[in-house]
Amino acid sequence: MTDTVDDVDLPYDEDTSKQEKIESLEERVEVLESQNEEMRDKLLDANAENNKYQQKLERLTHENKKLKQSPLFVATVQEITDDGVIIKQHGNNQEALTEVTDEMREDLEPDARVAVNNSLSIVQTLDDETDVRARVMQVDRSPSVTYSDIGGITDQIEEVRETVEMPLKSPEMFGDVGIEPPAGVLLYGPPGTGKTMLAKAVANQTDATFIKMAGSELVHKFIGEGAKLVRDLFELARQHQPAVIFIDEIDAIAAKRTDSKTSGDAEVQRTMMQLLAEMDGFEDRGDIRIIAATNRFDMLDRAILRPGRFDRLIEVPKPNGDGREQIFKIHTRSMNVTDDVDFGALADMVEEASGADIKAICTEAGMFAIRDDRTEVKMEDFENAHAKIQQEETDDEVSRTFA
Ligand SMILES: Nc1ncnc2c1ncn2[C@@H]1O[C@H](COP(=O)(O)OP(=O)(O)OP(=O)(O)O)[C@@H](O)[C@H]1O
Repeated sequence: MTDTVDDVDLPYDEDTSKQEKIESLEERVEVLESQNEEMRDKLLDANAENNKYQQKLERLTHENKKLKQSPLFVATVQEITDDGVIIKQHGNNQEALTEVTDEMREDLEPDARVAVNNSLSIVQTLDDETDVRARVMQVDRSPSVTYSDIGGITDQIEEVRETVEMPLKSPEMFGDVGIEPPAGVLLYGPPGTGKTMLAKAVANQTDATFIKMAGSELVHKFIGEGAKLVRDLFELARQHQPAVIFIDEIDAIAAKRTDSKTSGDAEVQRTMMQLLAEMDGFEDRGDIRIIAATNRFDMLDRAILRPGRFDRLIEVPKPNGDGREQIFKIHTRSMNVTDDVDFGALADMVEEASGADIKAICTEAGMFAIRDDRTEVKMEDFENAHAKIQQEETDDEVSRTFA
């Protein structure tokens, strides 16, 4: 393209005669005029098109606003047919056939929840209820933890096997003897001692689905939904039986009643009552066992410990020396450790450590080796890892004190 008149590429040579110059310039002007005409037509067409879209946009914006203003009703998609979508309204259970746009049709599937307006047109699709569930409930169809991965709590493993695994594997034995297996087992003890692992190992051993619910998430994140989520939890377990329900931090739902009458307390109470109701009606619940865990046994409302509820209490303490040694061996199984690593000495070195602390030390020791460009992990790496973790804990405490 040329920027100024002086840059124009002329359609003749300098030595052409005047007459020829005029003729070729006239020719050029003609071509340019016709091109200009063509461009003007295209511009007019584009403007007309633009106007059409503007009008359409205004109409849709207006329609959209109108749809959003009137209250919407909730319905469930029953079927997607060539003639439209069949929906069933919640509340009156009336079915209706409604038309949808092609884009909306792509988003829909049977059982989807949708919002419909007065004329039963689908205005939007709603989040699936199970999305909310998925955030508080973790479902693991086949957990990989086995009893041999858990160190230092042999008696507790034995007790859990008797009370949870046996009723799932051989329920007839309890019937023959004429006793009821415990409905729920409560594991209590400090954090990181293997309570979750125990529940997962039972599920693994019995080919049961492991369903975990965190008590604190339930009451803090889903205010007003606690009782319903507990109902959903048991429903989910029924759908996936055999199942092991693991309720972590049960103290968040089942804390002793306080005198304060805040709405938060009432909500927690409702959640706990629902849990008790589910457990009390447990005989017909099929192949479902419940394990709960807490670090705050002292906080628990005694109502949950009554017979037929969490009537088996199993303390899961921090490991002793032998236990710590065993846990070091478990967590170094797949590590390449040198011969100088003395697990007994390591167990003595970390006197107050929980299983989770030992796991952290092993991982950190591996990191020391990697930083040093080695694949073998030495005794010194474990010592350094322990010192580092201890230092981090001290720093943490200091920063908490001065926070
Ligand atoms: N007894 C143990 N043997 C082997 N590893 C353990 C043991 N206890 C804890 N661990 C390690 O620590 C991690 C955390 O343990 P787990 O979640 O079972 O603890 P928890 O008792 O449920 O803790 P919390 O009360 O904090 O939920 C495990 O994944 C495992 O790596």
